[in-house]
Amino acid sequence: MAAVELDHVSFTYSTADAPTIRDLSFSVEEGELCALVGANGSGKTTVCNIVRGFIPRFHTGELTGSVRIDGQDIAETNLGLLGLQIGFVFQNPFVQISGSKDTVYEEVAFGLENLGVDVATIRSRVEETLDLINIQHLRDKNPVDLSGGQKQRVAFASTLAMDPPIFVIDEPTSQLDPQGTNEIFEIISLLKERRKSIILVEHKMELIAEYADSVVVLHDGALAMHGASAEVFSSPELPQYGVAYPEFARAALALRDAGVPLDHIPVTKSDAVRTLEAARTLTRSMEAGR
Ligand SMILES: Nc1ncnc2c1ncn2[C@@H]1O[C@H](COP(=O)(O)OP(=O)(O)OP(=O)(O)O)[C@@H](O)[C@H]1O
Repeated sequence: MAAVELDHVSFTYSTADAPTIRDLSFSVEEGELCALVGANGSGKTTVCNIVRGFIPRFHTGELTGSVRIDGQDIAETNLGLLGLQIGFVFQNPFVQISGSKDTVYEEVAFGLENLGVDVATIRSRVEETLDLINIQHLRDKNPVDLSGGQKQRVAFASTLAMDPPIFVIDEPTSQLDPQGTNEIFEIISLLKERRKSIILVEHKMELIAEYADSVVVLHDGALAMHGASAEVFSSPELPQYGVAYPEFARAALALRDAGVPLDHIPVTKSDAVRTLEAARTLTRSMEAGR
């Protein structure tokens, strides 16, 4: 059974006259990292909000089709319960930080306290999470005094402490520098190791190529492409949906156009190195055979 399954989902915001999401179907298996990509305004954040149940509860409009989490239709699940199944990490960590807690430790404990979990369990869960996310040194700091990157790690920690099986992560690195971005992707690797099912919106295609198992390309709210990241990111169709190639794919396409005999278009650094070495060996043996 899929962890998340969208079945013919369409959605029109109550203030809009045309649908933002159009007949969208795809599923995410347990342990799969599925990246949502598409041009600005193609509907990625709207899909995140539908899966998390914020649409149509907070952002109203007409929603048709169904979303199932572990086989259960979310229209029949209350928002609190859904919050235990799905950890949501927002683009802007300032929105996520509660603002009511004086220390990072309390902030990470907050969700568990709300559930009425006993103090000893909270303590061990928070300690484990602070270790895992590598933020023990921030434990006594006030969350409002942290940098953007530190706040985003605290936001991940608060979500991870609840240990949901599914994560919906909407542009977690858009406000971070390269180091902050790397730290967030270390956390995302950790989630993958723990077999979490993940829907990720991210604009840096190189990172998606490296980490995602599958890619969904949205175009005007409809499914344009869906497949393994190596397949989607090497497709000639990609640019027509306003999605850039990862840099290694872009370089490889240019080399192939220039006559370098590549047997496929690599999308990650390690694959690019292998593919170029194979092309070099092939070129040398062709030259030796002349
Ligand atoms: N609350 C809302 N009410 C009405 N329309 C909205 C609302 N939120 C988003 N939209 C519209 O829905 C469309 C899709 O927006 P959405 O934010 O889901 O796209 P996106 O792919 O995440 O874009 P970006 O890459 O710019 O973040 C846009 O045309 C947007 O203006």
